[in-house]
Amino acid sequence: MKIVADQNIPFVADCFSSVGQVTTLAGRDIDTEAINDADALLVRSITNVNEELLDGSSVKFVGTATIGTDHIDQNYLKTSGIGFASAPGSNANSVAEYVVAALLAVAKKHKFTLEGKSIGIVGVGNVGSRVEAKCRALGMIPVLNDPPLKRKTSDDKYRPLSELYDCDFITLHTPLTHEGEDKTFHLVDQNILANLKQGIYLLNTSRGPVADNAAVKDALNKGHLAGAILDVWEGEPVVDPELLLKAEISTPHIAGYSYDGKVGGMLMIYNALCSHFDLQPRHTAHDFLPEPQVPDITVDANPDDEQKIIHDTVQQIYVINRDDFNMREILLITDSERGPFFDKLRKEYPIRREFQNTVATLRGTNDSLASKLKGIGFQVRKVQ
Ligand SMILES: NC(=O)C1=CN([C@@H]2O[C@H](COP(=O)(O)OP(=O)(O)OC[C@H]3O[C@@H](n4cnc5c(N)ncnc54)[C@H](O)[C@@H]3O)[C@@H](O)[C@H]2O)C=CC1
Ligand SMILES: O=C(O)C(=O)[C@H](O)COP(=O)(O)O
Repeated sequence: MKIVADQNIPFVADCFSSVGQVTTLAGRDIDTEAINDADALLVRSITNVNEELLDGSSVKFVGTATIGTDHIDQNYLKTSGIGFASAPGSNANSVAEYVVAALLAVAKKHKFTLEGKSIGIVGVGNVGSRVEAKCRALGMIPVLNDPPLKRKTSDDKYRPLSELYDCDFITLHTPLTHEGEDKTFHLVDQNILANLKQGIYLLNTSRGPVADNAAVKDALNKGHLAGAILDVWEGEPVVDPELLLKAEISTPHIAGYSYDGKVGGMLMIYNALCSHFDLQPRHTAHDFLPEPQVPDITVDANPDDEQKIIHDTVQQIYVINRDDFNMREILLITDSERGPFFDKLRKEYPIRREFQNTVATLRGTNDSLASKLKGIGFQVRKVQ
């Protein structure tokens, strides 16, 4: 079997060579010629998979090692009898940890406490529900919006979007869709931004166009938004430098880039491909995930400033400000260098493990701290 794969899918050659002959390419170089005689195509979010790419090829299976599927024409695949798999949930925890790291960093910089602050969560699926749980663990008050889930469950916990306007934070976790009653393209537009409480923070880790970037920039310029934490951008890999300059935290679409999440996504499409071609899978995560770089952290549980301890503990695993710092180099380079630089930051992203791989050993009794650290994902051990 011939397999063409995006070279940024970790271990793709190691894993898939057990079932076929693997050719890896940069996602932006995957074209009709490259896949012409392939049996399977494995992509990430930057390769548009549609009739234009696949017409006339021998591809029988497409896998995307991502949660989002807005780059895939699933109708075309279905009508053409081409098998398809994505990686739902694979890096959802990574995105939720990114949100936690961002909230802690912003709260530290602006010297406020997260406990008691409200956070509107738009889209409460795999990512949003994890964000909800972690924010609740930090003592925040989540307000949930998810019209499709509201219709499906009739659960009153899902509130109209307008009820989120008074929250202290709003965080976006919907897919990017362009049609239907729940379409999310420019869901956060000039109109909604004008109705938000003055001084809130907006987080977007979904897809760039879910928020109208020009309107967000305008709201930041007017001071109506206190800040924007942006991982995704309209027009990626090219980013509006003025918006980048104004953003509180800006990162190059890496919220979901925990190593655990990336390897998990790769394995999900590996298992799906094996199932599609009736092959026996031979690999599991154990074959690829290294030992965590920070298996243990000792935390002095006694001091009063719980939020500082949680911030500092998270920083030992993930320093979001480092990603923000690296991204800002875009402001120092020429227009034509910006897109390739954004791609480079993503291609060379360092190994980042999830909190679940680290045991936080708490010295002293502090049940509240223990429950918060556990709630955001750490393993917690208490010693006197
Ligand atoms: N920045 C990054 O690195 C990453 C970004 N993502 C993005 O996050 C998105 C969400 O991921 P998951 O939570 O795993 O997807 P999911 O499919 O589990 O959940 C999405 C939720 O959004 C809801 N929804 C749809 N339209 C809505 C609307 N108009 N208003 C409010 N809610 C709406 C759905 O009902 C669903 O519950 C992905 O589609 C992807 O685009 C995902 C992973 C990494
Ligand atoms: O899973 C998703 O959806 C994402 O947004 C990915 O984390 C993005 O990664 P790439 O596929 O763009 O490398």
